Amino acid sequence: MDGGAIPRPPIKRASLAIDRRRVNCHRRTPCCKRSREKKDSGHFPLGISSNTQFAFTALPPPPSFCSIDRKTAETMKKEMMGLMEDELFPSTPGKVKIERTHAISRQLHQCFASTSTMFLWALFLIALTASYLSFQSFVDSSSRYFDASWGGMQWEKQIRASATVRRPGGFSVLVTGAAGFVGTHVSLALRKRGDGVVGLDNFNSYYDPSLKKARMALLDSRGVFVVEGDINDARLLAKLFDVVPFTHVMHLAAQAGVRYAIENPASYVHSNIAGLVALLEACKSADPQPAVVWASSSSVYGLNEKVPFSESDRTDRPASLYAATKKAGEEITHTYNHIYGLSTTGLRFFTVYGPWGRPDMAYFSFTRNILQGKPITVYRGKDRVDLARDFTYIDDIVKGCVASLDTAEKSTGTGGRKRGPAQYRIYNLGNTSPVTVPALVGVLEHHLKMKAKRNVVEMPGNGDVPFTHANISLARAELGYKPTTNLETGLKRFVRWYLLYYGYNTRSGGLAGSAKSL
Ligand SMILES: O=C(O)[C@H]1O[C@H](OP(=O)(O)OP(=O)(O)OC[C@H]2O[C@@H](n3ccc(=O)[nH]c3=O)[C@H](O)[C@@H]2O)[C@H](O)[C@@H](O)[C@H]1O
Repeated sequence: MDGGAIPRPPIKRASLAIDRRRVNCHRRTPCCKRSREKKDSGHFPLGISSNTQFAFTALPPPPSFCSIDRKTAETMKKEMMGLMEDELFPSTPGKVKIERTHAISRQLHQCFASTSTMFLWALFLIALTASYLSFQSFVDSSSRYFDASWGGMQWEKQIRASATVRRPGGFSVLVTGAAGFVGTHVSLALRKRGDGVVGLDNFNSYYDPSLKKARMALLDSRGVFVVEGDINDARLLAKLFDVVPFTHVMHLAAQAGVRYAIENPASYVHSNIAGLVALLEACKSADPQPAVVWASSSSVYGLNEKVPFSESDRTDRPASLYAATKKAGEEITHTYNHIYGLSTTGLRFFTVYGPWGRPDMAYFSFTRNILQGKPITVYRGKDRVDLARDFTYIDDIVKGCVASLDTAEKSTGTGGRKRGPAQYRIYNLGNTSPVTVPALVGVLEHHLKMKAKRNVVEMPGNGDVPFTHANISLARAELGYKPTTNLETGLKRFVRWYLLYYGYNTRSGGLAGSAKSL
């Protein structure tokens, strides 16, 4: 080249096709060779990126890049750099270039294209998430349906069969807490005389659930179906009343135990308050409304010192949360009686004991410990006074429960509306013969033919009361209630059952043996 002015290359959008002439030039000349070596080694001049280098090499080259004079080369370099900067950085005001406009519009187009792609992806992801969630809820509801211990045609068939009445004028009774101690015995008694019975129990683990399952197996063998469910489950309750027009509800499901309330107060609120309300809600909405008989407790007398305890005595000084929830139950049932015309009968049980009993109670745990040679803790009251209870045998309690059902008047409401005043009753169901705790231990020792290792300690301040003693005049007059089993006889039957059930000195043991003992 002569070194004259080189015409400025037309500013146009760089072609993506690499200019072959320039490639050739790079190959031919040393300076270009150096440049190529740098490029090949990944080192680009001016600290620009490989992309920028691509833009640079894509520019239309001068005829011979290596042979131009320094000034021209500088000018060209500036032009190229200007173009590169334009490509790389946002536009500068005043620089109007059609190519740049095209480039921008293309970028915008790409931008919009990518925005709409992103939008489509977002839509796709939303749709995918929604499908996943609805599938998940379908799976949840399906598994709930299939896993649920209640529901379905077969289940309803079992409910109806169990509720079938087999005597003229018989009842169909929903027994809550049917796999519990009192619940099992009452269910069996009702079934035996031809009433229809459907049980409900949540089989909680307050004490060994295997004992509850064994009771359920016993009930099943006598034709009583027990639904596994919680009284707080309003849907289940509504379904039960939908399937069977129960004439009566024997409500025995509860969180029992006086001293356990210190450990787990919420369970008392859950079962004895919330559960009771859920049950009464279902009862008041049912058509026909059933008559409700339910388990209150001698513990409502609390710190009452007037003996024997009468229904008219004050019950506003509970000594435990258990007692407070039972007392609340008496008020709550009164409300449903008053507003909705529900017939309600509350039974104040006095320390019920017997075969198939509760392992948390003293007579039961003492028996276990004595047989295992372990010490028992016997509480003693102030001034070394022995504690005493009006221990009441299960068969007597069952008679009181059945008599309460028999004498219960119908509820007066329909469809949740009261039609007139309804029956509201409270009865003591006790034995009227209190026995001290050391005397109870003596009777057990006699029946077990073993000596207890007694550890006598002062009664802890955890809700216990020093004594209970029932006045049963009202129950006797209105229910014909008359307890006939003393502690000696009752414990003898209990011990016999215990030894059979737990396999002591028996060949059969277990459920079969214990079922025979009933
Ligand atoms: O009538 C009721 O309303 C309640 O009766 C029952 O409560 P309680 O009368 O307290 O029976 P229970 O525990 O057998 O204790 C009996 C005696 O043994 C003493 N006792 C107890 C345990 C122990 O380890 N040592 C001991 O001396 C203890 O101090 C007490 O003096 C039901 O559990 C309860 O659910 C409720 O129904």
